[in-house]
Amino acid sequence: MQKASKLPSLGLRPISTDRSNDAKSIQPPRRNDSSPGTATTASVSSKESSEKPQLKTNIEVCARIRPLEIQTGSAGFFEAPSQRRRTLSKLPKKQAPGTMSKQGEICCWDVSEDGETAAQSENTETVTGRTNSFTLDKVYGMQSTTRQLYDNSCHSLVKAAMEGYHSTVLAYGQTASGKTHTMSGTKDSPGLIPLCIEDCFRYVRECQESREYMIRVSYLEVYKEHIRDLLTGIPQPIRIFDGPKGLIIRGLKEVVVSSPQDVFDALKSGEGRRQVGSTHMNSQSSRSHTLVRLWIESTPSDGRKGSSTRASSLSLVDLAGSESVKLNGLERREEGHYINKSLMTLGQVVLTLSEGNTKTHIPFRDSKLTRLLQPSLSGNAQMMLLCCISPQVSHLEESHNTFKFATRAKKIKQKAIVNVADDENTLLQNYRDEIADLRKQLEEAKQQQRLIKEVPFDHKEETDEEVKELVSAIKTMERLILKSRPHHTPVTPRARVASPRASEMMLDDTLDELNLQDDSDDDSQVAILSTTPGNEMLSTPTKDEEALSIELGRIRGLLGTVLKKKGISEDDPYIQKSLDFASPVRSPEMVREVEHLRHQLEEQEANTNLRKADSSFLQSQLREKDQLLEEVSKVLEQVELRQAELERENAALRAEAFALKAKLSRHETDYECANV
Ligand SMILES: Nc1ncnc2c1ncn2[C@@H]1O[C@H](COP(=O)(O)OP(=O)(O)OP(=O)(O)O)[C@@H](O)[C@H]1O
Repeated sequence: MQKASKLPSLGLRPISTDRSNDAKSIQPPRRNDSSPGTATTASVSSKESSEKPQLKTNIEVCARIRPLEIQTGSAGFFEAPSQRRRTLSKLPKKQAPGTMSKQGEICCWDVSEDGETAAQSENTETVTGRTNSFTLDKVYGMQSTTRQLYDNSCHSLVKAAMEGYHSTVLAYGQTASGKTHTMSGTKDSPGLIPLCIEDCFRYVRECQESREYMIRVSYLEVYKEHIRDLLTGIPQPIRIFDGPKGLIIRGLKEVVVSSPQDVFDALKSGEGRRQVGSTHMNSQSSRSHTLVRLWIESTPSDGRKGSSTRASSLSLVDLAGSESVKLNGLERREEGHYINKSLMTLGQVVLTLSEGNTKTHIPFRDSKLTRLLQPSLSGNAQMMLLCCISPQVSHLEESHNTFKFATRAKKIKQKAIVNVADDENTLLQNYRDEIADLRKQLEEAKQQQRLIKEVPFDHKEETDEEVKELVSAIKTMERLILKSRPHHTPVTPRARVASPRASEMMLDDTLDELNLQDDSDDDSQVAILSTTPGNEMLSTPTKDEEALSIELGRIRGLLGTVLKKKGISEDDPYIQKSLDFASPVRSPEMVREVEHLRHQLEEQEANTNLRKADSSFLQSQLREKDQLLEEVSKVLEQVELRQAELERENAALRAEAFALKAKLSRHETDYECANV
């Protein structure tokens, strides 16, 4: 994705809005004691931010019963218009949710008044000896909204993730039970994923501590036991393996994001690549398990090294639903086998964990899904399991199975801990170092600018350009580091997330000096801060990611020129070291990307050379033309002189002819007179 000219010759590590994560390790968090908190259930408020997140000692397990009759055909939250469902006319029309469908079908689950128990309705057939009532942390009935679910059961997880705890939301349930509807939602009713994302950025704005945040997003799916990167769409499966510090996911793309809209844009691009197909139960059935993961790093704003840099993740998982494979076509049947098998492994893992015997083997390695979920299920993270239930009698058996799974999962213990990372391993620290490097170079460039005030105009312009590019590189990178503001600073609706620090003001001054356009108030900032209720997710789109990469590429090219001018070779061990540091392990994608960038640089250089050649050729042509013109005008002058001369001669001749004629006529008259 990153477009740039030859890799920076300034000893810079590549700056990118996306990070291809060549060897990402998810470290299983250590066990530790944690104190329960007192967070409320509304969205993050400034008061609440100062309190400890509400940590659960067991997996929080909720169920949501979807309405009997459902609205189909509305565009999903991350769906592009072109992805709209085409089977609209074949599906039932929207009807108000109720306890009985138009066809006289009834909901077979009653929810207790305290909202914690789902019991099989008396009007439905019961099986002797089977449990018919299930008590969970919360059961959301048919009338519930995703917003209520988010506020009551999900919001505290987001808070925990922002404060350094690995957190996971997992949607489980049979096919067509409403998992995707609850996780992604629609434009009118956003799901848990967009609500979580909004809340993460709101948290940054309103956090009581003065912290800097860096957030990245990745998006993958597990399809037929292959992991696929939905952000790149590269068909080759992503490989995972166990490293010394935990699970390693090789080559997964991560995009650095600075606003909810950035994340939505990234997910929208991945949405079209998700495996979705029509089954006998669901016209838009997810044929894969999907995992949206936000990587959150934060440090105190004063930039103290070795202080508490937190690195956590918020994983949002939409599982494919269990289904009866018999009723589907061949392709769907094969997919269904994979789906059911991996869900069975998940069931086994949950069963083993719920028994609490630490000596029993836990079959995490038996499926890609459970391997990916291992860090979330290992006990040191926070997790909310959402079991989606179809209310129909025909789905009663499956619903019982889902409730059984939920009851088992509820027994799994967890003791979440804050994850502290080595500064050196965090992207946030890398960016900070990068910015410090750029600032140093900016100082040098400005110094140089001062020294060459007397030199010819051309050279000065070049230095101005360098300074301009350095300033804009710093600003671009700084925009990706999100800064919280202490609670006594009022937050105005369209204020910046990042408080303008002295250094930023200096950059602005530099831009003013150079009479440049400051693009720091671009749409991405507005998107972060737009607080109009309801409009937040539809706020102004951010600057196009690709354009940003191209711009960064340009900057790097220019920085390369600066290095060249300073006489520093690319083979310089320092430069090599920096470049190596930037990419400790070079994946095929990175090598390809570097090749691509190199190719672009060569093209740019060739174009520049061509332009130069063109320009000097034109100049020589112009000079020749000037000379020619001069000569022509000289000739013209002579011609004019000659013409004037000739005209004069002509006039004289005409006068002479006239005189001769007169003389002749006189002679003729005299002659006639004489003859007479
Ligand atoms: N709470 C709800 N309110 C309105 N419509 C809903 C609700 N839950 C689900 N639906 C609708 O039911 C249909 C099936 O839901 P959805 O696709 O979310 O199921 P799923 O569990 O993700 O299925 P699968 O596992 O096959 O992907 C969709 O048309 C969806 O819009």
